Amino acid sequence: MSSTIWSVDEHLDDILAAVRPLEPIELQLPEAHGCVLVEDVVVEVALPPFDNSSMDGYAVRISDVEGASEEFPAVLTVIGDVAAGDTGLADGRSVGPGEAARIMTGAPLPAGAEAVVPVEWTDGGTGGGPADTMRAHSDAPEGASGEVRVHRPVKARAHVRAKGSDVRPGDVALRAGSVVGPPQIGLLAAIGRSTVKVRPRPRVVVLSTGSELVQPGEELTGGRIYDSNSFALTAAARDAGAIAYRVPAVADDAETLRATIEDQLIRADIVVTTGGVSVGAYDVVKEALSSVSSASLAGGEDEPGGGVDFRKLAMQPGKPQGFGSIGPDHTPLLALPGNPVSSYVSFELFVRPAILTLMGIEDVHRPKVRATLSADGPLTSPPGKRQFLRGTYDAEAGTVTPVGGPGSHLIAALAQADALIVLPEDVTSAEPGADAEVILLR
Ligand SMILES: Nc1nc2c(c(=O)[nH]1)N[C@H]1C(S)=C(S)[C@@H](COP(=O)(O)OP(=O)(O)OC[C@H]3O[C@@H](n4cnc5c(N)ncnc54)[C@H](O)[C@@H]3O)O[C@H]1N2
Ligand code: MOO
Repeated sequence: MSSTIWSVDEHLDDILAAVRPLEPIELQLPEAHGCVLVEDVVVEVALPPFDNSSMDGYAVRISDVEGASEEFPAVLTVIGDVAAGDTGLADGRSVGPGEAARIMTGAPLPAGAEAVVPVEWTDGGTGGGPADTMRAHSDAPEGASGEVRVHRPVKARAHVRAKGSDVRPGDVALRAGSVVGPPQIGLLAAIGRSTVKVRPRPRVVVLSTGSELVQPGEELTGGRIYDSNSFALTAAARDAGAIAYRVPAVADDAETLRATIEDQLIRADIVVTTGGVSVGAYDVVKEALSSVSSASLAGGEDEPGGGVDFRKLAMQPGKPQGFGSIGPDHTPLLALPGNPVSSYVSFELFVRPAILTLMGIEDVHRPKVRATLSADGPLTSPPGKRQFLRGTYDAEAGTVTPVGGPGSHLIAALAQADALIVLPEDVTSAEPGADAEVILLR
């Protein structure tokens, strides 16, 4: 680790400069969920593909129902049914003068008809008062014939959804760069696309290190703690849109760690480790991955970019960090500090933007807002460091309140927080009522 102190922005810039969006692939719609499109999707079929009814009712000619009222209904002869999925009336019949066809929502407007009268504006073919429903065809097939009394006039095209009123052939349904969310998947399916070209979700391998770590659910013996980082960061990677793999904690042994990482490279677009990056005698990640000691993982001597650089950043928490690339494909690796809050804050600041960059997402940053500090007393921050305190943000009041102290072991306070309060490098104290920058975590 060099003696240079790097700023948060320098470290992030270095990471983002080294991470490239993944190569696009053609994916089935369900798999494309959450991914970024790399093609303009052009519509081939009109939506709707044909004029169709927006109501259950009767397809009529407008001159036949002109001036109709409940007192003086227009009496029309019902000549058949048009259901969704039909191409029109049976035998290609048209609706002629004095005639009507029962029509269901989504069914094509039959030839001859100009508008749809909802069933509620008729007697529903019962000869009684206004209907509130149609008789089911299976119960009363005779409803498709006989007479209907129409109680209200309609304008031309009333309750008709025009062919192409949503999109037309040649329209761009979705632009390259759009994120494929649920409504976009719906649109793609509606226009008949079964696959789209997108950047895939990155595969993130999360691996924690430390001989003290015990898997939750197992017995905790003296001096040991449960591994929480690998669970939190795997969840955070998924939350960011990645396919995340959690590797059970690796003991503090450089050879084992190197071998484990080597095994994982096959399924990794990015590797994230926690712990072992500080200055202790058992700081195994640094030992295993520092450029000088990791020839086997460095990706070949002639190729640039191999090896992991360990740095001190001017931030709290999250001072010790490692970043570089490993293996034959120069897979990016971020080595985060082991303290639980440090690893989570580091993930938010560095890994999440890297994942979003791999996905091809333009804006890789969490939203930032300004808020008024609400606290019992002044907050302090070490000089020359950017401090990230955990807080709860109240959008209505425009305030942010710290939870827990600055200690990077305070997991319970982190679990209550929904924001990070940023105290810049030149701030050593912030009074209640002061204006502060806040990073929103949700
Ligand atoms: N003499 C110095 N000591 C330390 C310095 C320093 O500059 N000089 N920096 C401190 C800071 S700041 C941090 S952050 C930590 C970073 O240490 P490591 O990344 O080497 O992490 P470890 O030593 O492995 O663990 C630190 C702490 O976190 C606990 N831990 C680790 N992994 C997990 C996990 N997966 N789940 C839950 N908790 C975990 C671990 O037990 C330790 O308590 O170094 C400081 N020391
Ligand atoms: O900088 Mo360390 O990450 O506080 O605990």
